Amino acid sequence: MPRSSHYTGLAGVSDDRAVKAGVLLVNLGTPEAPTAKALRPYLAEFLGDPRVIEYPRWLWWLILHGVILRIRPPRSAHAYGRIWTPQGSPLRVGSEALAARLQTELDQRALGPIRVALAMRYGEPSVAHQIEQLQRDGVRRLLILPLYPQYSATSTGSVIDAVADSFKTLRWPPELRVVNDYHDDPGHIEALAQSIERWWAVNGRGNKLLLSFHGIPERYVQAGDPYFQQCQTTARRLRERLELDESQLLLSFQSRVGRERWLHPYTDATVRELAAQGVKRLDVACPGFAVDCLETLEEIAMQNRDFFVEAGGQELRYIPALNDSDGQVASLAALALRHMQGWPEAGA
Ligand SMILES: C=CC1=C(C)c2cc3[nH]c(cc4nc(cc5[nH]c(cc1n2)c(C)c5CCC(=O)O)C(CCC(=O)O)=C4C)c(C)c3C=C
Ligand SMILES: [Fe+2]
Ligand SMILES: [Fe+2]
Repeated sequence: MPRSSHYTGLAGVSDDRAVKAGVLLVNLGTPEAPTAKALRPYLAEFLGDPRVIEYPRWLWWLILHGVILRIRPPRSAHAYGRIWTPQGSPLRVGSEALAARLQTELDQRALGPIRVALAMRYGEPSVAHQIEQLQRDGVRRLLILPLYPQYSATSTGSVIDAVADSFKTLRWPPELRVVNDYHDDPGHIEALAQSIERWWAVNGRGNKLLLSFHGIPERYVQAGDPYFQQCQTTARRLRERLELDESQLLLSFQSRVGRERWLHPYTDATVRELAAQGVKRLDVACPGFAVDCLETLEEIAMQNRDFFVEAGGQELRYIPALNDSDGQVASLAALALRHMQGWPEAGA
């Protein structure tokens, strides 16, 4: 009989004192560089995900590889080039900063060791790689926290797929919990409201506040995706908290791709209409994005600003995402600890 000390297990965890909880933040992912060459594999993985594009597989494969991956990479690369920083893609830089600050916050607030890591759904570091790494570090209880406040099958659902796939490869997967969404979490709504109020205290108020969420095809919502309803609830809660009415706080959907009908009203049409109605200063916030990225910094703060001004508006002012602000760090730490309740690291 071999001695029990020979059995250290695949995860390398030989001893209960090493057991830890882990929080895996997951964001969408971003290309490695603002170039067509780097965009191609990123878009191939993203747009090849059946959660994102619900078309017959073979037909979509032909369209994706025959048309889209020839046309889109240079266009997207140009857009990324407008927002790229010396440190890299804003989505990566912002997500890493948030993960680092969340680690510090949980070190202070938790009862036991909690390891925070960041994965990207598309590109690196992958969900599977980070889960393996956390296991090697002794994590036996794992909370997945997708950085999407509203659930959609195309975003959160796809993260859950990646976690499930990675678990299939593990002999002894950790205990698992998943945050499905936090669209109406009071701490999150308060963090959003305070960040908007602080921004107004410095810059003054515009004539209206537009909340622009990433769109998805309408067909997905008709098939049962709760995303539209959750965006509406986030907007309603913010409207109540900021004491605005429906003419002062509006909701729209951005980032449409392809020809099919996506969620309405569209952001680009909305900013043009508002300008045509005589709105001069329009404030736009994007509460569906935890961290600033291409869709906020380029599509809203540049493209839609130009649409608004071309249609007769004076100023479109983008209010930044929560990023690694104190409000976001505190609300996500509280959310994580609540979801880990009953685990020794988090407390009762
Ligand atoms: C074509 C289908 C797409 C669906 C459905 C979709 C849903 C969706 N996306 C996000 C968050 C982000 N999307 C981002 C970029 C982006 N999105 C799509 C397409 C769909 N998204 C594409 C092709 C791209 C890449 C850029 C481009 O070529 O236009 C980003 C930013 C990434 C970055 O690097 O900065 C985010 C974040 C959500 C939350 C969502 C469903 C609710
Ligand atoms: Fe997207
Ligand atoms: Fe976009």
